Amino acid sequence: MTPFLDIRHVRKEYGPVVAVHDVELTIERGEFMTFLGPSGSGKSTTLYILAGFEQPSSGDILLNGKTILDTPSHKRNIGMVFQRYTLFPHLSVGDNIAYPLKVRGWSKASITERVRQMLALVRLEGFEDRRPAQMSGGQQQRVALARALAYDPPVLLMDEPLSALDKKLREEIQYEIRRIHQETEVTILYVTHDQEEALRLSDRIAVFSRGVIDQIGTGAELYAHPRTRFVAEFIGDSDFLPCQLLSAQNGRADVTLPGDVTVAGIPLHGAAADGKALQLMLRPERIALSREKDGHALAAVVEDITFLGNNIHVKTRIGEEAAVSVRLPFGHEAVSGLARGMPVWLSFDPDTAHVFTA
Ligand SMILES: Nc1ncnc2c1ncn2[C@@H]1O[C@H](COP(=O)(O)OP(=O)(O)OP(=O)(O)O)[C@@H](O)[C@H]1O
Repeated sequence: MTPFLDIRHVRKEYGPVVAVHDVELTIERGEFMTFLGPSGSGKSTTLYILAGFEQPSSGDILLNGKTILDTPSHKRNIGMVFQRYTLFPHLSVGDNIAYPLKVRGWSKASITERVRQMLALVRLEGFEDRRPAQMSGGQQQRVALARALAYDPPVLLMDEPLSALDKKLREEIQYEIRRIHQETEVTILYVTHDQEEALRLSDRIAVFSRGVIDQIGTGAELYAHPRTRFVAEFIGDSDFLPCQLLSAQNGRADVTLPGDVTVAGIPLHGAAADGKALQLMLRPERIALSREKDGHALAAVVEDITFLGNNIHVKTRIGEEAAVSVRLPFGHEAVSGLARGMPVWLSFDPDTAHVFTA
């Protein structure tokens, strides 16, 4: 079947700078896809190429099987919402939303009806005559969203639309965006560097690193099965411990950890040679902490204990260099009486850990 949106080997160079190396991705109709990655990883450039603000140096983009690269930006019928409020300051909210409809030659009556529908969609009924300057940042972004969706574009691009808002407002609007996505079934491509935002909003996430996509998957897939150390660090919390490979088979590794503890059958990523130094990744919420000595567990020393509301964060040290954090639910029995400097034993299910080549 022809994919809805097909980004094929897109590359973008600015003179000697390669902003996007090779981005390859298909998106289904109605999907919420997020580009997640650090600053400079090529997310915005990829989005601008989709929008038609930039031409790729090579590669193609197909919508319903047809290239869009020879269609100018304003004819691509792609909605856009950006970081800074891009409303027309001299127009009322109603006229801002009406603008793309006027450009498309809609009748006055259908524009009036559509503006009413869009204000209801973003829950801003009654704001029609306000100027953007008379509204909060969050309200302005909702107007921008209403304007972008007014002519019912099949695709909506959003580039860090909430980054100028404070945390509470951001979360409120994330919830609104999710609801609007479900109600309109528009296909959304969303750029952010905030993993929590990506996890909250997306059907799938494409993790960008240095101009390529490292991995694409649902938030749960990326968390449980990161294929690279970069993805493991970017989604969820993680700590890394040096380890030595004993043997590897069927994508699993048997390793020796500090204190000569051996653990068998940990998912292995990348090619590894026996005896080579590797990194073991552990998630703080997947580690068991015990005060009783256990020969199969890692010996650690408590460095710090932090109360974080519904859970407790125990920072421990294994040997000289490695710090491993453990997150325990509030009231967990292992925490009572725990203090800095105490010896503890850490253990984990091999399925929840990962071994990466250095
Ligand atoms: N017009 C340009 N000329 C030269 N280099 C550019 C241009 N636009 C982007 N770049 C470079 O391309 C790389 C990717 O930039 P891009 O804006 O796509 O990254 P990003 O992941 O969206 O980051 P951010 O979250 O900071 O916007 C960066 O190194 C950037 O400096």
